[in-house]
Amino acid sequence: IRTVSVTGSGIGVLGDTKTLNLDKVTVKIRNKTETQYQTNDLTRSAVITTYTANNATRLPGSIVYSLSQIINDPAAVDAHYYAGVVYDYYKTKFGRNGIDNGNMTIKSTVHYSRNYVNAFWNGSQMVYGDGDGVNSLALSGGLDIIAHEMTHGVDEYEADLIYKDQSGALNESFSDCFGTFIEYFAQKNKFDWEMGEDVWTPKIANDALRSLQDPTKYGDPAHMNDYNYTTSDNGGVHTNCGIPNKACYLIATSSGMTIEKTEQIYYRALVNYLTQSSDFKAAKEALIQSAVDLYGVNSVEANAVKAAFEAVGIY
Ligand SMILES: Cc1cc(C(=O)NCC(F)(F)F)no1
Ligand SMILES: [Ca+2]
Ligand SMILES: [Ca+2]
Ligand SMILES: [Zn+2]
Repeated sequence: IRTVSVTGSGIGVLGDTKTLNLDKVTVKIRNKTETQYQTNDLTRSAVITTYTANNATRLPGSIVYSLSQIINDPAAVDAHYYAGVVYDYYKTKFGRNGIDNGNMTIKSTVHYSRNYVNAFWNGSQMVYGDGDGVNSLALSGGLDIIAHEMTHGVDEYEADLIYKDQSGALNESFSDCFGTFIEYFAQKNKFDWEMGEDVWTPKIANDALRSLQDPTKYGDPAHMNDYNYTTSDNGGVHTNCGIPNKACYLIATSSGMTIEKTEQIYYRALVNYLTQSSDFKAAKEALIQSAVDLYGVNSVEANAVKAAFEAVGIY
């Protein structure tokens, strides 16, 4: 078997053409050879490999390949391309070597199950459903969603926030915040403070799965007074994230603040201060301390963090 890195391309979920890093592999099948162009990106310090579950649920499934340099699988095209974008973001902004900071292989599986309107990090890899064509398109078509899932991986090697109640809502919020920061980094013209908008309800315009700017737009709380005490969804982690999400939006849009300063504060808190059991108040303190470390005591940045969390009812 001989492998060499080559450039290919494919059409993504939204019909756009993307250039892809592929691995040209000559395989022997009985007494004949076949050249496969596999979705295996060897151009970065971390290998990025994209698989298909072929609408079953066994993971990771099989590596997506083509007999030409054209990958004819939109969900795989976007999963493969956007994983590289997220790797580049963490490397460029923070010098981080991928998910574990040790350049572990970045694995994504597309076509998970049938009519599956969701995506998840399973503790080892990213997994994407195809959607059902009504509630969503294939979920890997959203850069903010891929960034959300890969950030779950980063969290696992850093704070490793317990996926329940307030620490779980923080886990979700950090994934939504970095999903938004990465969208700004890579697609400034398509930047917004919503999650999943590119693939959400293809028949309905201007909607999304969640909003950081106004969580109540989709029924999520934006203040502690409206915290949702529930046992479902691990204590409402996908709804109560609205409260820290709103704080993130307020920080980034405060006078004297930028997204670039906000993402540095968030990354430092995730790596240096947050722990498994951190709750919303601990996150406020971790983010204030990170802002103090980076910009000084009583700085505009540290005060913006303090004011934002108080505005959502966290004192
Ligand atoms: C309710 C609920 C929301 C989510 C969610 O956020 N999934 C990740 C995403 F990337 F698909 F958005 N899961 O259950
Ligand atoms: Ca978005
Ligand atoms: Ca829509
Ligand atoms: Zn999540």
